[in-house]
Amino acid sequence: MSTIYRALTIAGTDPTGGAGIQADLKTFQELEVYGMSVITSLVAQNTTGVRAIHHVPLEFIDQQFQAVVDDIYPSAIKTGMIALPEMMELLQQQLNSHKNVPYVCDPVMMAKNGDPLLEKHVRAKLRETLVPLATIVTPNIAEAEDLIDMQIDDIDDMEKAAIRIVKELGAQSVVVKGGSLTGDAVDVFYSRETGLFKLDAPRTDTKHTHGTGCTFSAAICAQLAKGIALLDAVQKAKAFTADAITWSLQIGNGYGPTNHWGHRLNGLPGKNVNQ
Ligand SMILES: Nc1ncnc2c1ncn2[C@@H]1O[C@H](COP(=O)(O)OP(=O)(O)OP(=O)(O)O)[C@@H](O)[C@H]1O
Ligand SMILES: Cc1ncc(CO)c(N)n1
Repeated sequence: MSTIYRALTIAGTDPTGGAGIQADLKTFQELEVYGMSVITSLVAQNTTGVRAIHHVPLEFIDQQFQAVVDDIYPSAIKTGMIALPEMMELLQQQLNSHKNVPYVCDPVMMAKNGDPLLEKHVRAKLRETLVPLATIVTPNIAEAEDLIDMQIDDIDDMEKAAIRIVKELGAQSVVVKGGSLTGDAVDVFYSRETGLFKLDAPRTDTKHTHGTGCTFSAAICAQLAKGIALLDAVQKAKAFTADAITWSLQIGNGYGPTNHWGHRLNGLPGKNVNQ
């Protein structure tokens, strides 16, 4: 039998299915990687915003993680919304014990409409605990600004931020996502081995971008689970995410979700299938 690649996401939930754990699992599935999940926080949210958050007790997060790794060992791990400092410390310990597994750290701080998923005072802890362990960290502009405390206005700033995140915070590599800037959707990748790389995709004129970041980091995780080299993994994930945004879904009353099966629709006429 061929190898079964296994990816584990450790994150919060989105009951409308567009972001968080649900987006990660859909992405893993589309990329033919067996998906597993450890839930850190239950989030009552939809495409318009976050209504309430219920954190899973620390001990139970630990039990979920142990249950997974004792049985189906992941080929790559991703973290998304990790809201409390004690959760970060627990995961720091766990990830330190599994350093051989590629680790994608998506430093989730807020939902698309700006609602916070991580309190401001906890952000320094994320910088100290999880970011240094990352094979790759995937901040958007606001998250990168927070991580290294600098303002980012353009691609030059993104490049400076990317280099600083690796050199000052200790992550192995970074991709700073330019989704919130204008013009083409340019992201900046940096690792000490490869130097700076720009990832470019045409910007899709849509507001339906709920969960783009989760989808992108989950796609990187899935590619790493398959043993694909880092820069190649990021480039493949960028193409997958661009397709998911090209074919994003006009559902819900706010920022609609990306379309995880978008990569299967290339070459077909029309966009925004559904309603
Ligand atoms: N309108 C768009 N057209 C094409 N690509 C986009 C668009 N918006 C975002 N992207 C791409 O999607 C990926 C995710 O970036 P983004 O900055 O949206 O992440 P994010 O803010 O963390 O998302 P979220 O918080 O909703 O999960 C990046 O590769 C970015 O360039
Ligand atoms: C649980 C969760 N993680 C991440 C995001 C960011 O898209 C979100 N909205 N919800």
